[in-house]
Amino acid sequence: MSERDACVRAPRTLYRKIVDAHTVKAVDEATVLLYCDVHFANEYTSPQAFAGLVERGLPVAVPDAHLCVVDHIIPTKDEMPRRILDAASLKQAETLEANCRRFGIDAFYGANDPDQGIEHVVMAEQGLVRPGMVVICGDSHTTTHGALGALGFGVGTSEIEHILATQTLVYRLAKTMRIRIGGELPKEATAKDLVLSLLAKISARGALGAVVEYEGEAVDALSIEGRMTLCNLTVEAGARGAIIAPDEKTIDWVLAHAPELTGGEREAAVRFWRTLHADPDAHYDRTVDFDASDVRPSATWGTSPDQTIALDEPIPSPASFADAVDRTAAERALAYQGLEPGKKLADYPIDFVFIGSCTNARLGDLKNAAAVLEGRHLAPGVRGMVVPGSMRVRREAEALGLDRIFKDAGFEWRKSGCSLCLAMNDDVLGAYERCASTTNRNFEGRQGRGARTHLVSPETAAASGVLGHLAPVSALEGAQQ
Ligand SMILES: CC(C)[C@H](C(=O)O)[C@@H](O)C(=O)O
Ligand code: SF4
Repeated sequence: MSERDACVRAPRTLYRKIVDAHTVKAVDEATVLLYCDVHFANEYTSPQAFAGLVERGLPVAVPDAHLCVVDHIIPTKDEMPRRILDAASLKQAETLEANCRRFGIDAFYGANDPDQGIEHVVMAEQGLVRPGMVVICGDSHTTTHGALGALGFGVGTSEIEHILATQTLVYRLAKTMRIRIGGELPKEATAKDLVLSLLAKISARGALGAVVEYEGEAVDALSIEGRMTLCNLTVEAGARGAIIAPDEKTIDWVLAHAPELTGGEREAAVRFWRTLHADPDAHYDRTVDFDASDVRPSATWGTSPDQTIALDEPIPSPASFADAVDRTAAERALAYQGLEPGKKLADYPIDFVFIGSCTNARLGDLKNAAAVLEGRHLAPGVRGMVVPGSMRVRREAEALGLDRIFKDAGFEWRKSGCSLCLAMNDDVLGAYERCASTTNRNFEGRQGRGARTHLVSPETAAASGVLGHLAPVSALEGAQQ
């Protein structure tokens, strides 16, 4: 058997199959020239890449393979038309639009486009992400698209330039990691609780440099939106990708979002998608087993997404961390967050509830939060904001009357964008303000200088808003309204 045959027959991970199918040319043992099916860009990380093309006098190789959307800096105020008042932000939005025009990219969604939204939400809802694809964006949360069986990952500006010019990327192969999530997620726990608990177990470096393949009955049981939450947050463990092999749920979801796929093309696509799984004996550099049946409603206490506890646990003491680096990080995080070890997170009043971001602002997330809030109101002194993941999500939510529920509960109902997920627009929290947030990063200053973020599920965010402190939905039972 030739070396090549041996190679072809060796069992492969799903990651490797996707990479092999997109390899234009091997550069060396660990590097390939990778074909990228779709690339999408935001106003924040793309300008220099386009400027590079201008400087070299190069065109965009495949203009139809790109989608550009203004999301990071866009104001979310519920007004028509939406105006970007900040001069620097306006320039970023205008530059993206001008670049699209100049390079023949038709798919541009600006401030008042009905299809505007957070890039990751927009890409998936338009049916542009399909199983087995390589999906690229200058944004770390591109791992989200692994939920649809695609290899998605974030790249830097010079790589964006390379993709624009050639539709390929010089790609260093990642390590492989399998995370098997067995058991059944308890009814009161969500995909967000699952991934936060997983991060607590494996740490913010737990998947460093690896593409994670998720499998197991608890993953199978998740909705597609839940899988997106899982893959979205996997990057917070340092992963270079997170893939879930497509099943019938995935196929149904993709087909429902890609009505233009019909006839023979549709049949061939589905046939191909069904082949997308790892071979039984595929080798992974690392395998981790995690039991979903232990997961409880959780929240982060610190300033890294892995600094998570279940809401019924006490805030940990730095001394409880064996590792010196973890200990120091815990001390600093507790000081920043204004928390005392041994107390409960529920002992601290919250000031704000943010329901939004590419982690948890899809229709299902908004439905789940609204179900908790129906007939209830934010506690006195607590402010809240709902920023749908896209304008399409916003319209769908309105058609279901969710906007009414949120407004009746005292929330502001906003237009879509990244908003308080990273506070690059005018949605910013003040110092020491404590926020229950459905986002994915709780770094110091992420929601405003000195602001304190607790990452939670949409359900917990809603319940916490009603009670005025971090609490699971179960705490609402019997609580005074
Ligand atoms: C602005 C962008 C580079 C960044 C990312 O890559 O993720 C942002 O979206 C974030 O969530 O921090
Ligand atoms: S919503 Fe947050 S995490 Fe997602 S792309 Fe925007 S800033 Fe990044």
